[in-house]
Amino acid sequence: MTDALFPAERREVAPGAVHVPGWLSLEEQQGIVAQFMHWARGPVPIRAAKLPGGHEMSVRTVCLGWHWQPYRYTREAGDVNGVRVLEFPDWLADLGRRAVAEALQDPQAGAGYHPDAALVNYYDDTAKMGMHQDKDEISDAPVVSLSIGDTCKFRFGNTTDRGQPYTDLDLESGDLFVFGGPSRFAFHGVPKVYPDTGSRATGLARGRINITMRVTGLADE
Ligand SMILES: O=C(O)CCC(=O)C(=O)O
Ligand SMILES: [Fe+2]
Repeated sequence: MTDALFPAERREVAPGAVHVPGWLSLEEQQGIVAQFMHWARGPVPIRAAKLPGGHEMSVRTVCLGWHWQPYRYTREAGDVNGVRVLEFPDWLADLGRRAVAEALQDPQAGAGYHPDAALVNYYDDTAKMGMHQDKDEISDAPVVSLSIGDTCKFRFGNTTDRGQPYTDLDLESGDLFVFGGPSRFAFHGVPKVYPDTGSRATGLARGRINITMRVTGLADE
């Protein structure tokens, strides 16, 4: 990273919420796609989480570090096969630290960032995610979001409700989005994926991968 390239590309969408287009190199995207293929197979296979009302989400999710189901974290995937989820990889935590340091332009915040859970989401052509807050974490540390594959429309809103004011932006393959500070508990969602907009060079033939890293603040089980 050089200073000449990177600050010009940052866009603060709301206080503490920063979009950095094209942050991941193609090689990094390829590496994540290859890992995704392993993660998706298990030991806890990728699945559509069931909402309390019984509906399944259209997005499919596999977790690292802690297993998430609406609306809690456990080490074991009681709603899938009861098996413990994969460890949170060190390389992903390193990437998370770099993401926080660069997006927030705060090396100390980066160094102090220790994500212990990742939700790895896969969107097919019709998948979407309604407006929600990431609030099953006890910690208020930032969320780091990485996108690979098809472009989506991402809606980043306010901390009060699902409505206006919000900002719509496109998240493309390689984009980083970090939200922390006053925006940590802002509502956000993915109203739409644009099919066939991603480059096959990432190794992902279709669809969209999104990884959100979080600090749960939970004690070990
Ligand atoms: O797919 C995205 O860009 C957002 C995902 C998200 O908000 C979540 O997993 O909680
Ligand atoms: Fe979220």
